Formats: sequence, structure tokens, C-alpha cells
Amino acid sequence: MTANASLSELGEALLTGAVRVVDCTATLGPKTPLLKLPPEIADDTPPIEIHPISKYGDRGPYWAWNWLKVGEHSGTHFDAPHHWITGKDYPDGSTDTIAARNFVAPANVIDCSAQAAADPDFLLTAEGVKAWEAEHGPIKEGEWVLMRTDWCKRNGDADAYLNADETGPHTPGPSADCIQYLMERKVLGWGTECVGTDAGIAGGMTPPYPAHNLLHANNRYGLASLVNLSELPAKGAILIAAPLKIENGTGSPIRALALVPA
Ligand SMILES: O=C(O)C(=O)c1ccccc1S
Ligand SMILES: [Mn+2]
Repeated sequence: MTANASLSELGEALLTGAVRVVDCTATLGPKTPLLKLPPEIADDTPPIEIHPISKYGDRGPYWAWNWLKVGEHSGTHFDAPHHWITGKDYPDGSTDTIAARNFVAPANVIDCSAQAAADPDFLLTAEGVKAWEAEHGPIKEGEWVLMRTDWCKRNGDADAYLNADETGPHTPGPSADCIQYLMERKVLGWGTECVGTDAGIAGGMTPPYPAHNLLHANNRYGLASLVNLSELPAKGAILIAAPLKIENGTGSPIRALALVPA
């Protein structure tokens, strides 16, 4: 089928509802849970603020608009290679230099919801990815790999979502060998439902924060705080994940949208 025919067919399918659009984005606002790092080593992103400029009142009679105070790595967001020291030198590693073709791609959704429900520190390993491929087919170069944990069900409760105790945060994520394997498969990037692309215990892993370290060392991308992955098929969805074109940006809140068969 020609590209014209494919796009025309997609347009028709969108209009008829044969292809559905799933919103994989959490609402962004002052209640959005943000990463809390050990205060002895790092500063955190300040809480999101939404400030009205006018709302059809005397400072803007016909219009309403706000200004925002928001960190790049807030809510459902995109991690660019420049976010990490291992990716700092890529000329196309910031949100304003990444090629736009990388913002639309097929998605593989690996369901780890049962494992994450049983163990908040669950780590998906390379072996786990290979077992998934044996069942669903190979992960191809240029595709997203998304870890479904149903962690988004905790979004309404910041404490439950961040799930920290005196030993630190406990949220599921990838092992280092998982990300290393995905880099060998030349995937576009890795996405999770949790506050970051790494597991809560990742600060103590080798290398520290292996998803960030290895993704961005390979000029690849991360997605965090995705929602509704349960509505996506294991294979077959197309994910639209485009960061704001922030000058020298290390990341950006996004509106993540998945095109799925109805
Ligand atoms: O990229 C992020 O938002 C993120 O998760 C993160 C940011 C900075 C340091 C550690 C982590 S783990
Ligand atoms: Mn981030």
C-alpha cells in the first residue's frame, strides 16, 4: 500500500472510529506528584503553579488565560538525552533538536501489572522482555517499549503514587540488563507509568538510575507518568509523544496519545 493510501485509510479509520485515540496523559496541575530525591544530594522540581492572568474580567474582558510555573520533568513527560550526563553531548539530544520523526512510533506494551501489584520493587529484566517477545513477537528497531504496571491507578494519591518509606521510594521499573537489551535492539525509548523511567530503588543500582544512564547514553528517550496503558494492545498501537520545543530542553510535559484498533 502506498503511503498516501495508508494515510488516507488512517484518516478514514479515525473518522469512523475504527481507530480509537487513547489519552495516555495524566492531568497536569498543582496536585501532580513530582519526584522527590534525597535532599542531601539533590534539589527537586518545585510544585506546579497555575496563575490566572484574566478570566473575562476587568484585566481581560473577553478572554481567559493563565501563566504556568512547571518543571520540564513534571507529570506525563518526555526525557531527552541531555537530561542525563551520559547523553549530554548529543547535538540532537535536547527537546528542540530531536528529529520530529521520533515523536510518532509503534509501541510495545509489556504487562507487568500483576508483578507490580505483588511487589512494588518489581524489576522487569531482559529475560522478562525476551519471554514477552516469545509470546507476542520481536520488538523492532525504532519502537517504544512501555512497562504497564497499572501504577496510574495511584495518581489521585501522591503518597501512594510515590510510595516512599524510610528506605526511599518503592516503585517498579527496569533492571539495568533490561535497558541494555533494549538498547541492543535499538528501540526508540522506554516508558513507564511511574514518576520516572527508573525504579524507585534505582539510585542504589549499578549503574545508578540505569534507565536514565543507558537510554540517554544511547541517545534514546524516556517517558514517565503514562496512564491508561491497560487500554493498549501488547503490539499494534502507534504512540504520539512529542515534547514541547523548549530551547536546550532536557525534557517536557507531553500529551501522550495512542492510536489503537477500536
Ligand atoms: O527524569 C526524571 O524525571 C527522573 O525520574 C529523575 C530525574 C532526576 C534524577 C533522578 C531521576 S529518577
Ligand atoms: Mn524525567
